[in-house]
Amino acid sequence: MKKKNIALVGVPMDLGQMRRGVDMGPSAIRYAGVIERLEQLGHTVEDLGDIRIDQPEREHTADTNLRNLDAVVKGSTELATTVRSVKEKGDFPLILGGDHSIAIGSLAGISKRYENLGVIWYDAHGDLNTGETSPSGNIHGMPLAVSLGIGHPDLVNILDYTPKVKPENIVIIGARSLDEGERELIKERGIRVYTMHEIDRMGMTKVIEESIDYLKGRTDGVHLSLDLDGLDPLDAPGVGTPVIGGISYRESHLAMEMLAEADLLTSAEFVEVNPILDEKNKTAKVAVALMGSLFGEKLL
Ligand SMILES: NC(=[NH2+])NCCC[C@H](N)C(=O)O
Ligand SMILES: [Mn+2]
Ligand SMILES: [Mn+2]
Repeated sequence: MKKKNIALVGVPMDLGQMRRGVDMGPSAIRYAGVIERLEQLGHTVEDLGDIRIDQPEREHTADTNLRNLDAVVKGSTELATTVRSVKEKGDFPLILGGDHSIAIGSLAGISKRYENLGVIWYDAHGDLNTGETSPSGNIHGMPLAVSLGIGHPDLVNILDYTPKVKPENIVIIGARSLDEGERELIKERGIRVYTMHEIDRMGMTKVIEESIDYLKGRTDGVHLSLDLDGLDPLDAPGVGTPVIGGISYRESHLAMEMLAEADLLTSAEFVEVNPILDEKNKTAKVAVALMGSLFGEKLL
């Protein structure tokens, strides 16, 4: 794989959901050795530090059931601005969460430069809720919908353009928990989804081959948004919304290795690592190991 200039951006965001601790994800991932791991592969890594996340003044503003909306908008805007300047330099943004609401800012910062940004959403969930369909009011269940231009205007219009991605440029991998409104949106917009059923049936090899072929033909850049809860909770216990029956550690490495071989990613983020819920930093270590594979690590 081509050597990259990787810009590391931490986002200590925990306002998109209700489990405290996920704001410590970036430190846990750094502690698990991400920088050394990527430098060993011959890449240069510049750590830009953490985005500042405010403590919200109040959880709810008058017109919405979305929790912590204002603080999430503010943090997302700052992240988007930082990521945009990384892209302007031609570097590879590697964003560390934080809960999955940070994808709103990541995609806002990245997508402006692309006509057709592809997105691989590796996740147990669809994260396609809106204020109307959300069972929880938690913004980490909404970022993919927001990026499609569907949702609260303050979120949808970050950096003053919308949509950030087109439905036909998205591939969801690992889904096993979808709310009713999310199912409808997937059907209505024709979003490609490989649920656990397809992964079991076709095998991860075929799933990734098809995903790469599909995105290669239609996109001019691809962002990987990897929610650690896409993996089985046995392999990645340190997440706030675990769902049993997930993608294995091995399948995930295979997926990362195949993406590295194809060398088509232009940015990536790893989210939802919650050290408080973790077992001896296991989930952060898994995240770093997967990043190793994603950036070209091989045994021989
Ligand atoms: N990024 C995540 N872990 N999202 C979980 C979302 C769970 C649920 N669908 C909700 O909207 O509340
Ligand atoms: Mn998830
Ligand atoms: Mn998610």
